[in-house]
Amino acid sequence: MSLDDTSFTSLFLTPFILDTAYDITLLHCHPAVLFPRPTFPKLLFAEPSSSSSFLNPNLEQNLWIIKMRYAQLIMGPAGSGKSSYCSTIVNHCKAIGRNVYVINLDPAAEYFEYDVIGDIRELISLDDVTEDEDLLLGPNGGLVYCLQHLIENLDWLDEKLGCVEDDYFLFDCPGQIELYTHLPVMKSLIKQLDNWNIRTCGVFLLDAHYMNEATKFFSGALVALSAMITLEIPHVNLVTKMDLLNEHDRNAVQRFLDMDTDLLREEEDEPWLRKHLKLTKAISTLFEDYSYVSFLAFDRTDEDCIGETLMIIDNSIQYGEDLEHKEPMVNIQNIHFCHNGETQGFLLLQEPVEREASDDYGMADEVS
Ligand SMILES: Nc1nc2c(ncn2[C@@H]2O[C@H](COP(=O)(O)OP(=O)(O)OP(=O)(O)O)[C@@H](O)[C@H]2O)c(=O)[nH]1
Repeated sequence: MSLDDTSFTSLFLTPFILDTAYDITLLHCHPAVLFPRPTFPKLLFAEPSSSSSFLNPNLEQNLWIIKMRYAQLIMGPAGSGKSSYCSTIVNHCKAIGRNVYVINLDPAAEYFEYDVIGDIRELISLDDVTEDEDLLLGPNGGLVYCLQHLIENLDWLDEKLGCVEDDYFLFDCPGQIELYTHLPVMKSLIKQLDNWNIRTCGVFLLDAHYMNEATKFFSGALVALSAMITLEIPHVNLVTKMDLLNEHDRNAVQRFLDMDTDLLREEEDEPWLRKHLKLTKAISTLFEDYSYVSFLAFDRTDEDCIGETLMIIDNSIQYGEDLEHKEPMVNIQNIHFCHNGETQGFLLLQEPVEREASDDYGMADEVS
């Protein structure tokens, strides 16, 4: 069935669907949000001709609603401001009457300014590992070991996430960059969050002080790109500590954020850059032409900036959209999908409703 050849086309589909027959990519208009590939929603459409066995006549009795939850995975190099970002978002949300909950996933963390609903150190801490005479691991290997231990004990995380009614989490992650760029451990975590119906946005932080030279900027952008490609989730890159920059430096950083590759020419006198100019230019052209990586400036002292950043991240995971869709729906149908007699998923459908322009949450649809 194609999307435009039956009345299904105009039906509203809830995002609470399992399995994949057709992926619909929702591309957010904001250039800072990047979707490496369609992650959600995955929609299963029943063939009308074969749907009779799927239709469940006892709609009310069997209505099985999966509650979506949302998360930000806060990543970035050591000291880039991950914990401070969590604290800023928690305080901002408190001020606007919204609940967000933090889970610390850094086994080496010593202190954070916010309350957590879960702390990986309850499960395993870096000291447990590095002091273990059988393991003989150093700090880096120990950190990876701790994260792998978490993946083997996800019941712990499930329990922590289940202890609150609200649905928005911040995962404060360790600063070891290999976890996001090539090790499989974070990917496994994301897969499990997906299985728990938690939509996750990767928030990758880079310190503004590393953005003051073209070569540093492109190096940071490549790391961010690597994390984005590895994790395959909506991804927002933030440049932190903007409040520490003076006007001149802010403008300089802004030129990088605008992907102004002419900046390279200004640094051509530098011996290293002169030697590798062709390569660096090729990389910068890749960024410029394909808009693979973009950054938002994050100033924790500016409430408007915090609010706008949060809104962009929320949109990328469609947080809030379900709330809008909770308005009374007419003639809801509930279609169960069965496999070997077991219910695999369901689809809630609503009769066609005229959508207002304001109902468009800035999403452009692309059917792949
Ligand atoms: N002024 C300013 N300071 C910041 C900001 N973000 C972080 N810092 C400071 O930078 C230092 C490191 O910040 P953290 O939040 O601990 O960084 P982190 O990425 O969690 O560090 P690790 O957990 O060690 O990887 C702290 O002294 C923070 O106060 C910011 O936006 N503005």
